[in-house]
Amino acid sequence: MAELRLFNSLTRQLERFDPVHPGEARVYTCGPTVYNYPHIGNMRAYVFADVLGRTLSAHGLKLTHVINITDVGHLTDEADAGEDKLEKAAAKSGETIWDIARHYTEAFRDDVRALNIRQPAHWSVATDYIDDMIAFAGEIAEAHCYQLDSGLYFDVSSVQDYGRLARAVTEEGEGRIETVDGKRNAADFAIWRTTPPGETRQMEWDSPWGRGAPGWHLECSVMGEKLLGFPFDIHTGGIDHREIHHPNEIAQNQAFCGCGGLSDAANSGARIWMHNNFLVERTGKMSKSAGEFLRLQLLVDRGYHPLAYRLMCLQAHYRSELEFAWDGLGAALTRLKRMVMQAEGLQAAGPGDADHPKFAALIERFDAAMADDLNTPVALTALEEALAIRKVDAGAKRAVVERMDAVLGLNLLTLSRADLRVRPGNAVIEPNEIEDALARRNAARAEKDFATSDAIRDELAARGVEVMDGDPLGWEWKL
Ligand SMILES: Nc1ncnc2c1ncn2[C@@H]1O[C@H](COP(=O)(O)OP(=O)(O)OP(=O)(O)O)[C@@H](O)[C@H]1O
Ligand SMILES: [Zn+2]
Repeated sequence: MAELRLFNSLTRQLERFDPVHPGEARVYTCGPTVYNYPHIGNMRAYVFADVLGRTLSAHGLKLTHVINITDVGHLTDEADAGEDKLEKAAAKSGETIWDIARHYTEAFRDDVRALNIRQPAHWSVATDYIDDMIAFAGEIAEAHCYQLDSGLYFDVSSVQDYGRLARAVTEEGEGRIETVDGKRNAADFAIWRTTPPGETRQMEWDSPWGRGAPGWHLECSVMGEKLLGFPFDIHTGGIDHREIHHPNEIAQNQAFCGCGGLSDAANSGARIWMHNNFLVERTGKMSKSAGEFLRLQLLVDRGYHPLAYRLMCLQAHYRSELEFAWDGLGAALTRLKRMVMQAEGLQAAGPGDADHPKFAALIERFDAAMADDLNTPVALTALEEALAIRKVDAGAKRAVVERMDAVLGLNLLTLSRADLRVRPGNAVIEPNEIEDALARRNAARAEKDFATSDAIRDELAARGVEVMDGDPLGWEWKL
């Protein structure tokens, strides 16, 4: 298989993937903050991480993937200011933080399943690692931190080259970063936030620096180290994390690893740092608070199968910005239907061998595209061309589609066209009623009773169902 090359945000270059542990790949993905439903932009980050994981598996590597769940410590302002997002949500709703975290973690995992994102080896929940966080902070506190009333702060000037991932000099962040009296450098950040006197938080723990809660950056450093060991292979997140969250993680990792002497990669905790670009709306970055809240469930309610959204993500390279538009999603759904229709005939095919000469060039193109920093748009065209090849052993074709779909994850060999016909939330008719009416209509047509047949069609139309005679995709009806 082609040599796997990935874009490393640390060096801003494509680099050959050389596993730290031969035959293995260890990947950490920053997970969601479970104070609200994820929007589809958030889910783009996990579709990307999933395709990365599937590609590593396809290269024969034993994958250990960790995705965390942030249930404490993520502040409303990325730059170390504001309130804890979960505390705030709890205060607003009157529910406990634990209930909120449970509810939105479930919602996130529903979306993960719907998008055919594989289960990682570990879903690490931040609050399960508090003791480890206190121990990690304890190791680096003396040489790298100082205490203020509001918590234990990390001194970014105590490590070499702070902010190299963001390509930002230490002072550049000023203005975006909370001014706290006594901070030595503008970019210093709290790794432990002590609860102010007179205030109580739902989530707080005793520590050598007072009762309080861990900083968000500390959480990811600790879970990565604990579950994967430093250095591990790849750390992923959305492009926004390249600016503050990941530089701060790297600074802590450097401190923990002892700084100096080690290579840049080993020092950073992970060798390769990868970032997916944003899904944007015409009006700007997608967010949970502004505009229409684009949840995956909203797409489904409007009649789009979740995997059409997955395909929409794959149609763009993960490092390109992707603009969400409903007609673009519609086009992705049509493309998926076409692929599913071509694959339907293969579901019953017997075993075959993907090493068939008719497919060799396409497989090579597919593998080369994926090995070239996960070029899914090109890989998709190879898959479509494979689906379109005619007069070939069905078993071999099935094996080729299976091999490619193991990487892209569109479920082509299990989906049917009927599965893709999602009933919009506002539909006033059940699918079985439609099927009954169509069966009656077919019977009428067989008896050349066109009056009845037309009447049934009109009745269906009145209830919002369009009958699609002679549809090239074999789509008999749509709502
Ligand atoms: N519009 C987007 N497109 C792609 N990835 C995104 C987008 N917004 C956030 N992400 C990524 O989603 C993942 C989960 O983010 P998290 O749950 O912390 O939400 P968030 O960053 O608080 O989102 P928001 O600011 O929209 O509330 C992170 O990797 C983040 O970088
Ligand atoms: Zn993180």
